[in-house]
Amino acid sequence: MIPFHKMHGLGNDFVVLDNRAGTLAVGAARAAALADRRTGIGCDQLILLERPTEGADVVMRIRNPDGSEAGACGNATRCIASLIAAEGGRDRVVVRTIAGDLPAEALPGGLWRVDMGPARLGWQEVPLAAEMDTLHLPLGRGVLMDPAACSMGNPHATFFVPDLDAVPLATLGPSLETDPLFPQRANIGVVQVLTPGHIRLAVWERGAGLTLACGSGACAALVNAARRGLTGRRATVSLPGGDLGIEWRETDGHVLMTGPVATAFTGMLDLDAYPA
Ligand SMILES: N[C@H](CCC[C@H](N)C(=O)O)C(=O)O
Repeated sequence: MIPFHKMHGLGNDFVVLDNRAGTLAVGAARAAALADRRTGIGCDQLILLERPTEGADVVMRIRNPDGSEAGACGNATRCIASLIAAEGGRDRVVVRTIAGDLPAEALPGGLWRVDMGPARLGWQEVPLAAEMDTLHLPLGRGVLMDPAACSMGNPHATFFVPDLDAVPLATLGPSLETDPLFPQRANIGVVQVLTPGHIRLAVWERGAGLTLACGSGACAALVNAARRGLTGRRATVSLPGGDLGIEWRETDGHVLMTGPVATAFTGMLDLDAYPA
């Protein structure tokens, strides 16, 4: 039996396993089995902690419920930073992902701020299947058209609509996620701009579907909205699960994300009960 943490950021939820001893085998199939909400523990992402080399406090590997690995998970980064900080009584932690090192710091009121790194704006960085302007993609489904795209270490397309509640994202999401324009698929965000400092966002996540919140998606949405001149470089992003504060820093193009963390419960599980 091994311990696990069940955590979430605004309802985007995670099962966290500690593999810093390097003894656990958790690949795509086992991650998918653990993430299953009926036959497993259930989560939006399975998070595996690994021992870092120098320069970071922990390595965070991210698997979606379909087993695919992701390069970024903003909500999980806050949760893991808070977990590691609590182990050592610290308030600053560097979380290493396959897309880069993410410094995180504790703020008053239980909030955490993560430097999610630079927004990647080039077509090959998203990535897209061909050279094109990432500010206006030739893509549309129903009421959704003309998105912008960028990467936060994972691919995001952002659509802009006058009324978010009129968008059937559960219907349109799957075919947009897997459009040939996205060789690594994409997270699909839909934004309704309320004011230049406040947007609503819903996300169909790559490999996960609709979630209550998407941290990297909120970063991508703010960056794409600012690029379009629809917001400033700092805004409140209201997701179904709650609000994140996002800033696209002028000095270095890094995106800062501020939000809450929560542990729902901890438990023990028999990893051998899940297919390797
Ligand atoms: N589904 C995403 C990973 C999780 C991102 C999200 N949960 C976040 O908080 O950023 C992807 O495949 O890129």
